[in-house]
Amino acid sequence: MTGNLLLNAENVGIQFGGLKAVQKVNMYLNKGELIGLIGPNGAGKTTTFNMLTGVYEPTEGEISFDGKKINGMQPYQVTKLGMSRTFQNIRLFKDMTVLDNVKVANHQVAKHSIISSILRLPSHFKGEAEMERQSIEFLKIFGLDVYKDELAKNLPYGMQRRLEIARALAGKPKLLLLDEPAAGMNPQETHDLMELIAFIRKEFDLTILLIEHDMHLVMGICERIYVLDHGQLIADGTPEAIRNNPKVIEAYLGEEVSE
Ligand SMILES: Nc1ncnc2c1ncn2[C@@H]1O[C@H](COP(=O)(O)OP(=O)(O)OP(=O)(O)O)[C@@H](O)[C@H]1O
Repeated sequence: MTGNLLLNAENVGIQFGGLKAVQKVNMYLNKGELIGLIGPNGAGKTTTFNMLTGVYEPTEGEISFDGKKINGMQPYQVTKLGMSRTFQNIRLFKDMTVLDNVKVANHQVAKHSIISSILRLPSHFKGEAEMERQSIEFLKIFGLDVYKDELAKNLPYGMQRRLEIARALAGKPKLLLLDEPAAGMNPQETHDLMELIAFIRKEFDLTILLIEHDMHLVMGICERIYVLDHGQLIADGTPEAIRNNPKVIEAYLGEEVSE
């Protein structure tokens, strides 16, 4: 680990009543890395995301992000520090247009002041126009500009997933957490998504942590992979090392890890 460290989780865990959902997780992300988090159903992957993003406060361990301890912070505070996420179950503003979904996120980082907006000063209109321009640029990257005036709920499923990522990115995060971005996508959509994730990582100088069941996607784009099973990390390493790790093969018995 170097001065490049962006996220560090030390011995992190959480207990719900008698259930230790996650225990003693040690995980780090260096700036610019694209890292996978995998594991069988119920292994604790989303719970780990929830702890990293402030949805749950860990009952043990410490998490630091960009040099600051973030345990106990609220999700909006963690977002403000530069962490953004998508959800396993798509959470868009379904009755808003595609463009407005992205503009809302862009507003959170808007430069023009509230005063200028209330008073409708020229800087407000300039700011709004700039925001619209930037939002359309985002939509273009995701191939969503053609849908900009559609209501989010009317988009095809794969496009809704893309919009969720676009919206998360519009907040200009340093770290993007993607919870099963390829869930429900067909192989072609998954392939396109894989290329898109690799592209946005480079284009926006992002660090990405990705939960995914699609092994082809995880093994294809991640530099390192963490494996959770029954709430504990059982392995971490390169895709090659993970693919050949006996503990991982056993945890996934009957499932495909070799792609
Ligand atoms: N709020 C909660 N209260 C009680 N138990 C919880 C809570 N959240 C998660 N759990 C439990 O923690 C464990 C891990 O769940 P989690 O959703 O993190 O798994 P996962 O690896 O993301 O699974 P999947 O791949 O199916 O999404 C499960 O046993 C789950 O029931």
